[in-house]
Order: sequence, then C-alpha cells, then structure tokens
Amino acid sequence: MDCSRILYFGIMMMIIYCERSLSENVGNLLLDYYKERCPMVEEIVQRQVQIAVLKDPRMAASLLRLHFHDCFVMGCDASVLLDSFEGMVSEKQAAPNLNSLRGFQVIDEIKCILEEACPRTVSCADVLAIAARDSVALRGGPWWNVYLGRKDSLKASFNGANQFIPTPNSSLETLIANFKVQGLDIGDLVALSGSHTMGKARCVSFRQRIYERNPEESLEYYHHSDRTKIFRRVLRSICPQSGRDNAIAPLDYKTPTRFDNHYYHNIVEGKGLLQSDNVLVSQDYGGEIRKHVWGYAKDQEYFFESFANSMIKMGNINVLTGEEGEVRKSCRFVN
Ligand code: HEM
Ligand SMILES: [Ca+2]
Repeated sequence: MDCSRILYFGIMMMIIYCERSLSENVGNLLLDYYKERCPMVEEIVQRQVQIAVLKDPRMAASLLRLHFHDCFVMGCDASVLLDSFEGMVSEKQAAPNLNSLRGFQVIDEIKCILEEACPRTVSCADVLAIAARDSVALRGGPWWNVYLGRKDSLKASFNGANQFIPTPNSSLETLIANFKVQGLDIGDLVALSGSHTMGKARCVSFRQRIYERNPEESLEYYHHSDRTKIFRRVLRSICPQSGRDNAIAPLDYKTPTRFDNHYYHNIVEGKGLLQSDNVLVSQDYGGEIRKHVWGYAKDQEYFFESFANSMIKMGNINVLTGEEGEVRKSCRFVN
C-alpha cells in the first residue's frame, strides 16, 4: 500500500473517531455538557459523595435510590428534591418516600459547593445522576459515563410519586407494568433491582413478606425451606407483627454495604428481603426473568455491564433539556 493511501485511511479513521466522540449523546444529553461550563463538576460531586459515604456508609444506597425515585416521577428532573410550598405538596410526603428517602442534605451540600464554583450552572437533576453513579462505584460496583444537561422541574408531583414508584408487595406483573410505563423493559427491571445489593428497608416494607405464607413454598425450585425458615425467624425478631415499623434490616443480608451480585444469590435461595425481590424468581414469566437472574448470579461482570446500561437508560427518562425547566439555585425550591 502506498503512503498516500495509508495517510488517507488514517485521516478517515480520525474523522470517524472525532465525529463519534463529538456525538457522544443519549437523547438530548451530552457527555461533555459541562466541559466548558463547569469542568470540575464531576470531581466536586465525587469528592462530596466520598465524604458523605465515609461518614455514613448507607448513604451510598440512599443516593442511588434518590435518583431512581426522581426519574420515575415526571422524569429525571429533581422534582423529588422540592420542598412543599403554597399549593404544592412535595414528593417527599408521598407514601413511598415519607420517613424513607434519605440524602437530601448531602445533595444540598453538593449543590452549595457547586454554586460557589459555577453559579446557576449545574442542575440538581444532573447532581442526582452523578451522585448515584459515584455511590455505586464507591461501594465496588461498576462505573459508567453519565450523560448530562438535564434541567430541573418547576414543580413536584405528590400524586405521581404515589402512583409511579413501585411498592414492595407488588406482583411481578405490576412491577413489569411499572417499568414499562417508564420505557424500561424486563431486562432493566431485573438489572436495576440489583440495587438492592446495598442499603436497608424498614419493617413496614417487608412485614407482609415474612408473615404471609410464602407462595414460593410450593414451587419445585424451592430446596432450602429449612434455611429460609431461619431467615424468616431472624427477620420476625427484628420486625414483629405489629409495632416497630421503622426497625430496619439489610436488603442483602450477605454483603449489605457492597455493590456486588449477592442480591441474585439471595433471591435464588428465596432470601430476598422484599416481596418484590422474591417474585423475580418465584413467579414464572416464561423463564425470561429467571434467565436474567441466573445469569447475573453466575457472572458479576455481566450484571455490572447490564446494570450500567440500564442506569443510563433510567437516567434518560423524560429529561428536560435546553429551554425547558431551569437550573435551580437551591434544590429545595424553584427559583
Ligand atoms: C423493582 C421495584 C422496586 C421496589 C418495589 C423497591 C422498593 C424498595 C423499598 C420498599 C425499599 C425500602 C424503603 C424503606 O423501607 O424505607 C427500597 C430500598 C432501596 N431501593 Fe428499591 N425498589 C425497587 C427498585 C429499585 C431500583 C430500580 C433502585 C435503583 C436504581 C432501587 C434502589 C434502592 C436502594 C439503594 C434502597 C436502599 C436505600 C437506603 O438504604 O437508604 N430500588 N426499595
Ligand atoms: Ca422527577
């Protein structure tokens, strides 16, 4: 091959590469949205998440959940962060969030530092997305590029939070439907449920599961009845049939603070904490769901890759961009 052809080939490859890296976007979001506007944003968020998680290891789980509860209500627009004000009840007051969502103060601190570094530039919705990614990575989970440029909403939806956030006693059909409404499929449901590899739940969230007769007891895969009896006995000692509603238990009893694939080991053994965890294996769905569950249980890398992809997909739900919404000055109030 002569030199000019090699040169031509090289230039073509460079053009293709440049075009690809310039068009690194998902929907209307961009990888380098803050490159000029606020180049330090990811470092700042990461550092603050590190500090917060050092102080309180559970905060990693709480920040991840905050992003999820944001995205499922009107999209990833930081609506979840707004406090109530005249005529508008916050999402914080809704049943799935009240006395349960955590991490608002950490987000306030991050936003405060960002307002010093780059005033009125970084949206609260983007802070949530970056903080969720860093929380996962910090606990040993995968890292992924977060697409940025979300704007913050001008309102919250109390009713939306009650309607769209899945409840812990849901059937599999309901969970699938809850995810479908958001444009997420069965694969996303199974991968994102793997978030329950860290963090905790209150007694009110798993009481029904440990006192009701378990539907899975009759299923053929259910080999471990003695071991699950002990598991349930321990949970019953934490969570009596009435009272102690706010007593907490780890979602993943094996490695509660690590982001790994033990969640799937647990549910295969019938030891998921929530009913919504256990239905992924106890209710049959043409084998498709179990296939994912077993795949993730066997291969952590495969889980990590799927999880990261589904997080990117979730982070893109109904985002406000361009002239839509605003960049809030304080995440708790519209400007
Ligand atoms: C599949 C449907 C889901 C249901 C029914 C569900 C339900 C719940 C419930 C009831 C809790 C405990 C809350 C409490 O008792 O205070 C919880 C905790 C948690 N959820 Fe989910 N969740 C689901 C999916 C997800 C997804 C998609 C994510 C993240 C992408 C997630 C992340 C978490 C985390 C990290 C915690 C622990 C939070 C902490 O310790 O502060 N969950 N979830
Ligand atoms: Ca939202």
